[in-house]
Amino acid sequence: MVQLSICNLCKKVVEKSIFTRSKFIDSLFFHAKGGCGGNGHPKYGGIGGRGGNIMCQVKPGATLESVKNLLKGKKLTAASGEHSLSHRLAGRNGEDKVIEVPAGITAYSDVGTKIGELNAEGESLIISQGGVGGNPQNGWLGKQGQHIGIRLELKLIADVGLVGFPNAGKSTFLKAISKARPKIAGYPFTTIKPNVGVIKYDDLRQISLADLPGLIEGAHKNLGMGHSFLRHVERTKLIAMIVDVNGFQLSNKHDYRSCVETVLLLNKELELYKKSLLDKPIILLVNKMDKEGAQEIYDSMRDTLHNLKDHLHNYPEEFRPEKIIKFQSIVPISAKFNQTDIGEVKLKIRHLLDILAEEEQEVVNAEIELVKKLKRELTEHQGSMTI
Ligand SMILES: Nc1nc2c(ncn2[C@@H]2O[C@H](COP(=O)(O)OP(=O)(O)OP(=O)(O)O)[C@@H](O)[C@H]2O)c(=O)[nH]1
Repeated sequence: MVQLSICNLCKKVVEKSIFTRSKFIDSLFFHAKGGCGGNGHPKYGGIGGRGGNIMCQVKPGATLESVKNLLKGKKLTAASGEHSLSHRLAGRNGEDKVIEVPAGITAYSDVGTKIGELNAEGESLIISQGGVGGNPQNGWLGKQGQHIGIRLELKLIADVGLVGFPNAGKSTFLKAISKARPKIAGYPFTTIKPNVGVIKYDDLRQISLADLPGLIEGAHKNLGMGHSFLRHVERTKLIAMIVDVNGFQLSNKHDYRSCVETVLLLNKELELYKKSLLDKPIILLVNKMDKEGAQEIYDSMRDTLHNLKDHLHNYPEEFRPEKIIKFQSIVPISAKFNQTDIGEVKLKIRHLLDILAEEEQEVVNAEIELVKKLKRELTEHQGSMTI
């Protein structure tokens, strides 16, 4: 009996460690050193070759795990430039070192300066410059390459970001609306890495949706996994917030939060992470509507959810965000049992993203018109100056 319970305990520990150990990496730090420039040849005026640069380039299928495996904790150094030689006065440039990365990477220096972003296939970015070759300006001595600490941060690029407290039904919803097959279980934190699913439409349009896990009340104080996954919301066009109609309780040690309180707390966590996230269109999915009494609960809070601002005074200070979300749409759903609900959300998401695309196009058109107008005015102005 005792042996059995010890076995069970061991199993639980093993299960827990498997479950907490995630291979998914969304940030990576390493040292990079551009190649040294080759020396020049003062006697014949020969110029040394430039040292190789270290670059990142977007490659489909690349991950930060593959970059980590490539580096093996070592400093990355690019090749030196060739010295100028009497039989080859222009020294050859050192070969660039290219690291293949996934789309959605932002590179920062060790002092936190942003070096650049890589968002689409084929884009590349120099993260560490090779040194210039020896020439008359530097006394013919090749310069050292740039030695720099680099932090790569991955922000998933998905159209829709799904946020909610644990157990709200994010994975179930993702599975129902897309072909993604995330882990689903009746306990919090089933999802320990962002899962991305693709919603397919009859006209072949595809919309990607990322399940962003690990958000809990107090994440801004670094509770749970803190805000580590919220950075992925930054690049989504639309946020889908999902809550359990019956509210949320992380464990017996934590306070129970009603559905409206959960919404306010999620609002607050998003705000505390980055206020500008709340400028994005947000839809609210009230899940588990199949449960007994769910409709009554929903009816009793419907007005509050639609007008959160007007009802804020009914809630204690700690629940009140400064900037309150005005949802684009509020949809009661049963992610697990009602495919009709899912169909409705699918159409809503499409509709909202189409409106956004149209608005973006209008802005682009307005910018093009403005540039044309300025060019016209400039030509007219230059014309009047010559007369
Ligand atoms: N009755 C009912 N149960 C649901 C519904 N959606 C999800 N569940 C259940 O709620 C539990 C949690 O669902 P998940 O989809 O794993 O929740 P999650 O938000 O992804 O959880 P984390 O991974 O912890 O973030 C599971 O037992 C699901 O079967 C629903 O619409 N109705």
